[in-house]
Amino acid sequence: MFLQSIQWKDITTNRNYPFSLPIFEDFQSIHFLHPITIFIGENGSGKSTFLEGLAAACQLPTAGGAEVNDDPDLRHAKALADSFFIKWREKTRTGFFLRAEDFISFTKRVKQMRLEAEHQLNLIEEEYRHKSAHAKSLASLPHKRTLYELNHLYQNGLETRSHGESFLDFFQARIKPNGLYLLDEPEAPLSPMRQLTLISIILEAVQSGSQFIIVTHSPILMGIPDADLYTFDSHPPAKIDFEETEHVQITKQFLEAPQRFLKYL
Ligand SMILES: Nc1ncnc2c1ncn2[C@@H]1O[C@H](COP(=O)(O)OP(=O)(O)OP(=O)(O)O)[C@@H](O)[C@H]1O
Repeated sequence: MFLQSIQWKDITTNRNYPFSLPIFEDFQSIHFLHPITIFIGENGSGKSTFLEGLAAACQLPTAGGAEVNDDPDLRHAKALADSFFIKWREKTRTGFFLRAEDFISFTKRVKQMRLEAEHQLNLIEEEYRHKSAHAKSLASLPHKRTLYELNHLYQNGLETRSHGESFLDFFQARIKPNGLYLLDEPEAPLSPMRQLTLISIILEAVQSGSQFIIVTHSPILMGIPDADLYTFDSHPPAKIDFEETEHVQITKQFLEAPQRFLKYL
């Protein structure tokens, strides 16, 4: 485990977003006691904003490799990070911060890298037709290496798989031992069965020393054994038991008798 706690420094008089969110009214601290912490709550309660601030405070890269602090869309995260005091058990920059939209741009980037490397190899084939094999091999090397690395990490290419399949491939390839992972709604493209697969990837990584902070609406992910759940419907966010969450209660009641609910919609 890496993160020990996050504390509020109360250094700003700014009352605009993100400081205007009700979760920050009396926020003091969150202590991370288990390797998996899960943030839940109603839409708009501030989970993503909080996670983005935490990613910026931890100086984690996004899944695509860019720095959270360099992303103009995440300027509010930087402001929030300045109000967070992070206490580390052991500092790390292994890991990443992942939002669903980052993943889509990431797969596009991987596809572009592959196409670009193939294009360059074709050009070299033409250009070096009358030159020595050694010169051609030297010119080809960086592009062949790019293709090798992409194939090694993602086999046939994330772009040739379905959204959910490529998302799981990505986790399998990129979640490493001893990393810190901040995941925002990773369930989005995954079927219930694939969410269980994601849980097994997460648990395996935890066994190897990794830590996860996850924002989710999925009752399946909320049920990860020994995870600490915090609800952002309380101000400040407070611990909640799995069985007490609205997500679990509503899902359970709905599945028991869908007609009863639909009558009132
Ligand atoms: N850049 C922004 N500027 C101003 N307000 C914002 C900005 N981003 C989000 N908000 C507002 O802050 C509130 C919290 O948004 P946030 O995305 O953190 O909620 P959330 O709990 O993650 O929601 P969801 O479960 O729907 O993803 C929302 O009311 C949203 O409209």
